[in-house]
Amino acid sequence: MAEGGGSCEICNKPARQFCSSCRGVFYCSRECQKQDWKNHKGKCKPYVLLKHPVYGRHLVATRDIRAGEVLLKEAPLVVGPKQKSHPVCLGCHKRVDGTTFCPACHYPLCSSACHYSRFHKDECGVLAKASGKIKIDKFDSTAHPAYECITPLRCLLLRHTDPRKWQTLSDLQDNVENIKNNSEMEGVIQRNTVDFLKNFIEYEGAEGSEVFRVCGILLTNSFEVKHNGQRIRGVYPQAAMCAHDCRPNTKHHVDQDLYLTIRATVVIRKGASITTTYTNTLWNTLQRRKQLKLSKYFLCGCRRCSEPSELGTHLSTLMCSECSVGHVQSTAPLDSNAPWACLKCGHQVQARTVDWGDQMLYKELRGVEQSTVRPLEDFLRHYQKALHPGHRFFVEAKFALIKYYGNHPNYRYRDLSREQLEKKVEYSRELLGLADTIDPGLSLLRGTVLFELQAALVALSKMLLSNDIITKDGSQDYMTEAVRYLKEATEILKHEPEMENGGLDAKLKVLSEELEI
Ligand SMILES: C[S@@+](CC[C@H](N)C(=O)[O-])C[C@H]1O[C@@H](n2cnc3c(N)ncnc32)[C@H](O)[C@@H]1O
Repeated sequence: MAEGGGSCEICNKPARQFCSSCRGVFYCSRECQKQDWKNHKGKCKPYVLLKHPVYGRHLVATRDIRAGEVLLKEAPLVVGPKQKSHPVCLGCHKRVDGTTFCPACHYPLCSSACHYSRFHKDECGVLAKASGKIKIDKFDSTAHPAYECITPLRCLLLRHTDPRKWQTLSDLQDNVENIKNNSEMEGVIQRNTVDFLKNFIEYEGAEGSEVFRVCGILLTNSFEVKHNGQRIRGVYPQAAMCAHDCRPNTKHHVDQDLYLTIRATVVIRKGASITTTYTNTLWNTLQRRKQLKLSKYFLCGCRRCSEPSELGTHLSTLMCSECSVGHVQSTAPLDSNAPWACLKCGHQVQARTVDWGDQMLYKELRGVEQSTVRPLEDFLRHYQKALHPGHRFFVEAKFALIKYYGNHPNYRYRDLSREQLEKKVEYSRELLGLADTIDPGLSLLRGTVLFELQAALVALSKMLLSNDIITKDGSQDYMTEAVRYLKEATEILKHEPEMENGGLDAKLKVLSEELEI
């Protein structure tokens, strides 16, 4: 990022004018700038890659970036099944049912045409040389170990099929040292990828250490990608340079052609790091930090992780079992062993007890979420003395509820009671406040909550008006607020892959039919 002046890109003369978009190059005149545009266009980005003492390489804004601005769009270097994957078609990553198998390598396919797919063709020759026949005969959601080697193999094959891509991939961080210190992950990679490729597939194309490095690169840098309805992983080398923050300033989406787009969700000031989240913004500090340590091998020390109240959201806060009214928070959130204490009566709880409780509630909520409204409401009631109303598990339950109310076939808007509609409005408002703090601006979380909130306001206002509980003027107030939220929600959601190509219009049509407006 040059400042103050430099030399002209075209004629090398001293120059003070600069490209207003990236501010990274100088010109002595407009003519020279015009002349250089063809060359500069592809390189003109509003960020540079810099080295940070904690994050390593990361992207830094070279100018103020507008909310909504596209920062980058890139094709993957490689895509393929996740480390733990149930059987998917190696040609297109769709679910498979065991009716079709590749005639050469015997991995299941969704149809015989996928034998020739660009994703499968190079690996098929290698897999077909396996000493024994690959036997995959269970097609439920259980992960099958025979898929663990696929994406690493796709990477290793790039060495010969596309050396430029291979070089780019090799330049990514691998965290191998950290993986080797985590004996469980080391063992899994050794058994299911290194040994499987060497002993079963009899693949001679790579040393064990190289296979390990590729697995480390995949673990450290992959994005989860949805392709043909399945969650797979993809490596996007530029996007991988975004540092993690638990309150990110960008969002990303992947289209059906597997291009990944990163867009700013808020204004990013010149000099700020361009960040994404490697975890789930709705999780609490305990869980986010645990997952980041396990999957990306670092302990996040961002502002949100450092504050016991998580920026006032209380996603981690418990209610005191001693005095019943005090808030219990970690005494040092960046130290996972630090005790938790009540801010009112000082009662202490050991970190491992909090961790255990977190895991129990996580399991319980996973079970409850599968069912519908009643068990979720019971969950909220049952734990109101133990968890702060803003606690992560309550947030998750409320988020599930606002999606059920009005959208589930058994809870259509016309079937909802006044109490349920008011609840949907109340929870949506709470979640909007939360989103404003932890994932602000044009985030998917805000867009989704705004959409549900406006629909609930319209439905509630119609019900209250038809029962003479409010006047026409009163109803107008609800509608004005709803229209404001709808405008904002559509502005945010229009870029989501499932909302493009008429998806958003269809969603709005369903909603207007539901609400009879
Ligand atoms: C996808 S890579 C990001 C690019 C990487 N910094 C590099 O130099 O290649 C993920 C790795 O970056 C580092 N990293 C990213 N965000 C971080 C953060 N907020 N705090 C500490 N380390 C971070 C961690 O080492 C992590 O494993």
